[in-house]
Amino acid sequence: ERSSRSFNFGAYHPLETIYRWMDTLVAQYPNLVTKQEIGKSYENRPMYVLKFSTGGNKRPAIWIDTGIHSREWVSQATGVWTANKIASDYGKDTSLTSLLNTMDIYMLILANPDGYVYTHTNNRMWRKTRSRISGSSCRGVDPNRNWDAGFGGPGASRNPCSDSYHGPSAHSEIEVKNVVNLIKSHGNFKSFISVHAYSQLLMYPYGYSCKNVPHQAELDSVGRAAVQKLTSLYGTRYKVGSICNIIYQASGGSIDWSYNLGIKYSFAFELRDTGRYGFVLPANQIIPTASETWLALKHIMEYVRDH
Ligand SMILES: O=C(CO)C[C@@H](Cc1ccccc1)C(=O)O
Ligand SMILES: [Zn+2]
Repeated sequence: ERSSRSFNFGAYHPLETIYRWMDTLVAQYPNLVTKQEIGKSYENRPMYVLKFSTGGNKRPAIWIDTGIHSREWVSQATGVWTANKIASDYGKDTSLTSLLNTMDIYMLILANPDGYVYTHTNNRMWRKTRSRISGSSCRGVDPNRNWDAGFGGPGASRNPCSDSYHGPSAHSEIEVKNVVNLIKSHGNFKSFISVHAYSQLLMYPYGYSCKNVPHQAELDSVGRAAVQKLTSLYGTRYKVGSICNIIYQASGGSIDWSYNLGIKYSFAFELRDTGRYGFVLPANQIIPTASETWLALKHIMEYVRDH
């Protein structure tokens, strides 16, 4: 079968192609990568998590999701590149190898599969899930306003037609519920990283309030050091801060929920660019974006490993 060596990481791919590629990655690295279905989406598509593990049982783990907002295509593409990087660098990169000898990494590359398909077939700018909402002709809930963290507060809309509609209740979206269930049943996640695009930001909680989290100083210094590594590759400039302070108040966000659950090292990335192309980033920027982001991701994971 086509190995991941011939896969074009510098292109945007439809859902079926990414899912097929996942199977080739598992086949190529059977002692490191497994694919787990954590549940179905609203339109009954499987949601697959790639687990990177060298053994043990419920080792301390790191969570990375990409594509929760379907139109942010460089996020899913970065997820694909990063999954391949982790698998191919294990045993070669001493720091990553030591990390994977003691911790597990879980990656959900298509966190919003229905929305992703919809951006390919109907509306490139679709952001939300594709759930039907009783009493409205509008579709979809913002999956990054649906988490049980300041749910329904300022920084989310109660209008089903809004792109930041929080949904009828916290965790109403099956795509969110599936992740909540996995994280809670596992119980040993040390880091929760959600990848968005665009604006070139590395953010930590809270979004639902502009008050500092207890670990604000530590998260800020880890974030700044991570961004320094990112910038060292191509000079790409990022800002660091809490969601509320650096962009806007946003309630019901995933990393606010993970932080309040006790997962201290909760971060959200906003990848390239700063608005020239926005959500429609040219494919020739996928590999440079993923490569620089990897340096920041690796820094965060090494810090988590050592603390
Ligand atoms: O999608 C965005 C564009 O990527 C910005 C993100 C900012 C954000 C990220 C994490 C948690 C809360 C908000 C959003 O509004 O949900
Ligand atoms: Zn987003």
